[in-house]
Amino acid sequence: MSHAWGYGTQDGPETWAESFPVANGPRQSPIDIVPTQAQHDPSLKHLKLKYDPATAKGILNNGHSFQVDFTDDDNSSTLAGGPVTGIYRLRQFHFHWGSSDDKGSEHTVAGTKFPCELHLVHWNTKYPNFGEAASKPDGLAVVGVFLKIGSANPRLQKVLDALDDIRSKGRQTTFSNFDPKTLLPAALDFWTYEGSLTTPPLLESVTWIVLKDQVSVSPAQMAKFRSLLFTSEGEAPSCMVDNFRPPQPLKGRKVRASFK
Ligand SMILES: OSc1ccc(O)cc1O
Ligand SMILES: [Zn+2]
Repeated sequence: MSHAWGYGTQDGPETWAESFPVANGPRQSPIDIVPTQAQHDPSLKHLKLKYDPATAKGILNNGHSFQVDFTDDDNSSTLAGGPVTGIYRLRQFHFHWGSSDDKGSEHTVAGTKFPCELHLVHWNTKYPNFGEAASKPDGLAVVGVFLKIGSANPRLQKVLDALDDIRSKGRQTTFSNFDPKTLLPAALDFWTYEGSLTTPPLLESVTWIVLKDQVSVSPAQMAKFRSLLFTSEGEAPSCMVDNFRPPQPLKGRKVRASFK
């Protein structure tokens, strides 16, 4: 049975509950993060990220975003510490962005939207693989990074230069020798809460780790994101923009801060 979903008026976030009833569940993402309501938790450990550039494998337009995939058959690229117990392996990273600079992020901060948000997806190695982990309440850990308009970010350029080869849905190409740590801000202060995938199947298996500090992206670089298509070759082209889910109800969840 096809569960075709997207970000348009006929198949967008307001329709997802029809095929994915968990869309109305108790721990959905994203959320609006209200810093004054987040509690500093001194027991939170520092985030430990170890990424081997050699694990970068390919870059794919999946029709909803683009993702850079990593080989995850050993512990070469991992996340540990922070709010999680154990070791989580890097699987992929992807982005969400807007049609204009006033929107695009999924998480918001006291109502503020950013033009783009990066998600680095990791799975808990207590489970045998990503698919198994994605169905468990402690299965995934996703690091979220906000991008704000400013000077051109040279660290983004290798990723953006690859987009010319994956303009349409289903296009993929090799993408090697890349360290995603170069996409992160210097400080790894974070907010954390228990949530979900922000795309169908919206599984409630994500420990979210949203960094407080942003990284820059220029207007010209944002235009590169917006040059992608939701559609396959041969279909009427539809620009890949506004591929973000809006904030969801907190439903009593606490957001913790790693910083004062
Ligand atoms: O957007 S959050 C997210 C997290 C994990 C994943 O496999 C897919 C996702 O879209
Ligand atoms: Zn995402």
